[in-house]
Amino acid sequence: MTLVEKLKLVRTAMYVPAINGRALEKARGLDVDMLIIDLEDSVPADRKAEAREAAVAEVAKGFPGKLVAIRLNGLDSPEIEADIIAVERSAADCFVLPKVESAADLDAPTQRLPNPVLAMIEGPLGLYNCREIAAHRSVAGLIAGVNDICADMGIRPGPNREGLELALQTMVLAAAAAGKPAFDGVNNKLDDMSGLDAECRQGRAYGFTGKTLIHPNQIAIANTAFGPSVEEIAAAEAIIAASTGGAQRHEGKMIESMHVEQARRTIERSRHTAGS
Ligand SMILES: CC(C)(COP(=O)(O)OP(=O)(O)OC[C@H]1O[C@@H](n2cnc3c(N)ncnc32)[C@H](O)[C@@H]1OP(=O)(O)O)[C@@H](O)C(=O)NCCC(=O)NCCSC(=O)C[C@H](O)C(=O)O
Ligand SMILES: [Mg+2]
Repeated sequence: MTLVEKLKLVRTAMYVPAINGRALEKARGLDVDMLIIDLEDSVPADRKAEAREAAVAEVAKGFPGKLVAIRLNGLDSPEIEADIIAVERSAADCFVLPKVESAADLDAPTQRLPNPVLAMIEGPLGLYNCREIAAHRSVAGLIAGVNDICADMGIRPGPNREGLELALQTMVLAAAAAGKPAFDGVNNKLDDMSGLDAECRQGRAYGFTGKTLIHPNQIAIANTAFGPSVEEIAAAEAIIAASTGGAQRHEGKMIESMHVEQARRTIERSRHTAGS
């Protein structure tokens, strides 16, 4: 299975600050599909060197059954050169690059990284250019950086993320056009579980393939929202069993070949745990 195929099966990708050894250890036992060990926003400026060393060492120890990524600092930050040198031989499955604004930004750093990248779209230029960013040969998928988008563009999203729809859907469209996964942004409200559930379901309905998270309490809700439900699996199995090839009536609805293909993808998603 290619990395892009594996990433398409990832329901949940949780950030863990590289300097939080206790959280990294805890993360090994959590039912999350992917970890993103963070060197950027969660790490204060005076601990960047320590964070780099810890991230590389943790990846070397391994995270069995999970994909693992390291998020580097911004491409225009003073930290990026040291970040790249530190991870050049890292076995991370991929690297997350924040605040990507154009495909050309990616050419030089991706030539030095040992594995593909997930590009974060976090501002207006990235949004305008995200089709080319998603299509870049070293990009395995996109991640929405909703905090930075809101801060950068002055968006004050409503309770259903009104104001962010265009940004979110633009990213999904760009990733889908490139045949790659798109991960929805984080929800900062650590204690609002019903809000998280609604946001996950909205993200999935928009076409995001998975959700980025910041806390273990968010995992179960997001796994459920982004994984096929028992009902969806049963419906998919029924479509596959009923299919005769062309257009036909099935349980009161028309089904054609694309519905059978969609049903097969649902079954595939239900069978796989990413990283295994
Ligand atoms: C947000 C937090 C700072 C909250 O911390 P805290 O209140 O201390 O957490 P708890 O006491 O509730 O933690 C309970 C236990 O869970 C473990 N824990 C907490 N968070 C994580 C985690 N992310 N991964 C693994 N384990 C975690 C604690 O260690 C406790 O364990 P134990 O002691 O054994 O009981 C904190 O959750 C946190 O730091 N989260 C990640 C923050 C982060 O990485 N931020 C950067 C990425 S998001 C971003 O940058 C936005 C994006 O760029 C954008 O623009 O939108
Ligand atoms: Mg950000």
